[in-house]
Amino acid sequence: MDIKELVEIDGSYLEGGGQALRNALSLSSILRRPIRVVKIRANRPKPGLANQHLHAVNMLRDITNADVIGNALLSTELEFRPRTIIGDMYREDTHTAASITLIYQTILPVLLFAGRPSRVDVTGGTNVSFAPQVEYMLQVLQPNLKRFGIGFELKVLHYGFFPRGNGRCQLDVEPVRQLSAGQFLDFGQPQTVDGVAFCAGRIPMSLATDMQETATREIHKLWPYQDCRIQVIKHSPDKARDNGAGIVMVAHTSTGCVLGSSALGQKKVLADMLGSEASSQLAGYMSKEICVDANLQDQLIIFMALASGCSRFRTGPLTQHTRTAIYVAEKMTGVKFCVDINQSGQTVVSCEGIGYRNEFIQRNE
Ligand SMILES: Nc1ncnc2c1ncn2[C@@H]1O[C@H](COP(=O)(O)OP(=O)(O)OP(=O)(O)O)[C@@H](O)[C@H]1O
Repeated sequence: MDIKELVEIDGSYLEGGGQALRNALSLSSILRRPIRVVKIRANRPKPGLANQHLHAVNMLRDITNADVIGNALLSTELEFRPRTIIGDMYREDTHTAASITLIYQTILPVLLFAGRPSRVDVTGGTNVSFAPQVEYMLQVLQPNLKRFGIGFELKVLHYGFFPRGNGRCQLDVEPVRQLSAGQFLDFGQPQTVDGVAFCAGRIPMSLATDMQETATREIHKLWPYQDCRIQVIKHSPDKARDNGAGIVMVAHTSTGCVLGSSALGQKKVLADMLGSEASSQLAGYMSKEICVDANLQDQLIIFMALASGCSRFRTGPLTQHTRTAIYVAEKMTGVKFCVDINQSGQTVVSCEGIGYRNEFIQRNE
């Protein structure tokens, strides 16, 4: 594969959302391969770059000293030619409720391959729809990425919700020499369920309590002796200015699997519906004994493609997001993903990664 050749990514393929763009940008930056992404977010009601994507593009432009064409709101085509990776302190204010965790999803893989540690401070939304809630990133993504040898610290300085945003987080990234292959095959036995049911602003504490009680009751219906400790939190005004509510649940197993589920408060949606939505997702994962939840699937693909050795995970049905992430990873790196579905409906995804080495760390030695 000619590493300097421009790769064209079709943003309308499969999921047709921001996932293809984010993964293409991250891999382009890491491998220093120029890309052109066309038909960006073609399957979304408002196609093209939204705020979240534009901020991620511009942050990566600065991190990689890239030449960029098409970095404007609603742009449906983008050309990105990165030059390097600069580990440093970065600060971005989206002035909206753009998902902070999705901006991190684009930037974290890149800064792992910088020559020194970085801090990325972003203002936007911490708990918004169609994106990982910040608690999911902390309690589910972080422990799972440890299996690839990835270390990051995430601090929530302020929580922020749709429509105003005003959330603020700090991500500290430690570079790696090379990623290890991650194994997520052995479910073991369910051990504990924990998590958080929160509310903020004018939303009463009783809503968080109701979410927690419903979620706990439903887990206990299926596993009466299951240790289930969901914290109920009302964020203080110095931690969250606006109204917001949600629940994130996390299951831990005896073999170290960490699976998450969540629901976000919305107008006219009752607390027990939110508690029930999160607990039924989690109960589904636990009863099928899978190791990777439906949302984590697509978030692991990029690391599997870059790691040294064969990574494998056991999950439920593959999501369109995951298929999209596989399409991008295969096109950008040349790896091949294998997808096997067994009789009980579990899917095993495996991939021999390219064993990408951090050239900045090797060079400094
Ligand atoms: N509840 C959730 N918990 C954890 N991760 C989530 C959750 N909902 C979505 N995600 C993750 O967020 C990402 C969303 O990708 P998607 O392509 O849909 O985003 P987007 O393009 O930025 O938004 P849009 O849907 O507006 O195009 C995926 O990685 C998905 O797994």
